[in-house]
Amino acid sequence: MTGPDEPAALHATDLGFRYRARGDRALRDCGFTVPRGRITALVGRNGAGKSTLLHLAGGLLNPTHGRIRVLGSAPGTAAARTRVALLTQDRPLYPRFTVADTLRMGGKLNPSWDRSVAERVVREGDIAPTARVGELSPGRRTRVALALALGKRPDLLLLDEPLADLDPVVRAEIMATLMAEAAEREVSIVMSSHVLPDLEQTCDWVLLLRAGRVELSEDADALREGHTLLTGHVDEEPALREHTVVRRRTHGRQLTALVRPRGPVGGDWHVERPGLEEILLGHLQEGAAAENGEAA
Ligand SMILES: Nc1ncnc2c1ncn2[C@@H]1O[C@H](COP(=O)(O)OP(=O)(O)OP(=O)(O)O)[C@@H](O)[C@H]1O
Repeated sequence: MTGPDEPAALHATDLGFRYRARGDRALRDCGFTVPRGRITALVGRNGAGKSTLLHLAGGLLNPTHGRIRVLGSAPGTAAARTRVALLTQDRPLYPRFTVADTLRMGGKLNPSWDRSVAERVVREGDIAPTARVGELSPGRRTRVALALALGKRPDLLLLDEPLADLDPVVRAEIMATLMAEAAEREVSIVMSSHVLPDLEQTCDWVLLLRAGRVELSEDADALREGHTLLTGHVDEEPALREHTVVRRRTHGRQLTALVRPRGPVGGDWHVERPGLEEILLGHLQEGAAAENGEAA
């Protein structure tokens, strides 16, 4: 069970990273805490810094500023390496190995290896153990990489776009595998993805990056409860001044606004509770507008 005294899955203070000494900062001023036992959606537009953050958490990169901790340990240390698994976007596997060879290698490299878990993940994807990894479809390669990561029995699983390039059926299967694992062992999962509808169903924490900074690190239900979608006549807009308008759109004289109210909202509005997908999209689009110098 997770308790209040247990270290967070991820904890960052003043975290920053530059790929080159004089280059732009891929991450800056990042301070956030992701509690343990959560399934976290790591979202942000292309280039927002998601992969960089996961590489820092996985110990593949070192911060140029500040610090990050995974389950209370510095990434890359022996304590972190045994408890954290990272699935990078390039799914590093040996193409000449068969699936069975790959899992055997996983067993040799990981002291906590659980062969039955790894084999089950492969079997659920109907993948023959004799198949060569280099000849598998991208979806099946992802599944083998996931089998390696889950076979390690991690307490924290970091996944960089595990759903990219997968058809909807395989996406659903892989999500189901992840959810089953999370439920069975209370694994903390941090998963970057652009597939917002899949995140809506599964994630209970949101970490949203915009241009290298953390814009949201919040409980998903709190986000749902904290936002409201208002539709009304544009003349009602002054009533929104004292609230945070995440995104606004007009169609003729009709205004639709995604709002984080700071109290009761005056005016004559049709009020809806937005879904997580709509909230994330609103924040991502608002970011785009702000970066382009437009009014949000
Ligand atoms: N190896 C690298 N060398 C130099 N700059 C890099 C490198 N990798 C990423 N960057 C830059 O760092 C910033 C953050 O990139 P990152 O890949 O972390 O973003 P991302 O949110 O994962 O993007 P995407 O959704 O496109 O995968 C971008 O400006 C990117 O151009």
